[in-house]
Amino acid sequence: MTCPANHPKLNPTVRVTITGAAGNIGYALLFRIASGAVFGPNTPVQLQLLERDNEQSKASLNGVCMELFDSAFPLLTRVITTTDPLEAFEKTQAAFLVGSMPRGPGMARSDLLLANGPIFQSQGEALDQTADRNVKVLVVGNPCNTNAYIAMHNAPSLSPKCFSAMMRLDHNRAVAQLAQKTGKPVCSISGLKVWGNHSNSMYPDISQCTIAGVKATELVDEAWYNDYFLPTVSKRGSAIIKARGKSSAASAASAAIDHMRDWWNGSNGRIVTMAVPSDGSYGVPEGLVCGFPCICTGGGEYEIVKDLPITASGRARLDATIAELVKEHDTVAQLCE
Ligand SMILES: NC(=O)C1=CN([C@@H]2O[C@H](COP(=O)(O)OP(=O)(O)OC[C@H]3O[C@@H](n4cnc5c(N)ncnc54)[C@H](O)[C@@H]3O)[C@@H](O)[C@H]2O)C=CC1
Ligand SMILES: O=C([O-])CC(=O)C(=O)O
Repeated sequence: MTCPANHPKLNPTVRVTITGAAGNIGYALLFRIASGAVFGPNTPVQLQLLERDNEQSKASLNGVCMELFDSAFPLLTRVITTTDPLEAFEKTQAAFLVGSMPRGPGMARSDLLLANGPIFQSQGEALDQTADRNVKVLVVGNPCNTNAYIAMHNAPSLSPKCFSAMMRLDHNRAVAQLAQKTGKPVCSISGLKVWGNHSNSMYPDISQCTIAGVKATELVDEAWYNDYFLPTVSKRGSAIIKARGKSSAASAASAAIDHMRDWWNGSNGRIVTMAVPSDGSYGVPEGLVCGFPCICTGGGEYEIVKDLPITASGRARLDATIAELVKEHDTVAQLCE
């Protein structure tokens, strides 16, 4: 392996913030970022890790840092640990906002708003003050669409396009179900997207999806789509909590890697699902942080794919998930002033 320090074509170091770095998702995320999985094999990274200001969180983060050190990652130039959001977001170019409370059995993600909303208010303010002006913010902490909306509203000096929420896990879950059902490889599936909220109301849409060049709707029947695929994908988070006793972590970290990697580097013309502030497309109220089909065009840019046909049943599902998002966003109005 070439040592990056001697690599003639090394890119500038990227500053990356991870909040909740000592948590379950953090533990699965840090090592992959440090290994080059997001920014590539020629890009060194500086990790800026935020945790809560209590002895247990600080001790746990210290242990994680010992392991990062022991991994001797060639691309890892520096690790900063802090309990101060202003320091964690200092000149950050890519921020993974994970740190927040996860739900337990029987809870909806929106039940977390009271506990988690204020975190994203203060972190939005801190991003506004110290982050790089082109920072890419990925909100993972639930309910992620509305938390991203809160952070965005508390960072008025940053473009709304700096903010996104994670629906790539829903996208990946949908792809995996289709691959298993049809016996085709994951990489043969394209054109899938998940509209709306990262909640049970999400709308995983296969109407323009192809599998090895064949329309997905010709390979799976409507009953399977309605009775198995939709509930399985939309309730997968709860199924994992039931099975593991805690929420998904490795698959969530993997989806966060996919989301940020594509946003940073481009998605090679492929449609990917990102929850981003609406520009009014598809009748989604402007500013609502909603899952859309996006193409990442490289250089940290993305576009919402426009003018795709939506079936009548799809429109009803989209309207329902939009209505839920409007309601959630309305409940946090006081955190967005
Ligand atoms: N969008 C998505 O697809 C998914 C979202 N999630 C969400 O991600 C979040 C994190 O999940 P886990 O890592 O499993 O939880 P966890 O409880 O294992 O870890 C959370 C970490 O965040 C820290 N933390 C809490 N408040 C903080 C603050 N204000 N500043 C900095 N750090 C703080 C905690 O000390 C803890 O170390 C949850 O809200 C969960 O629901 C989880 C899976 C998928
Ligand atoms: O379900 C949860 O609470 C965690 C999550 O967002 C997911 O796994 O999709």
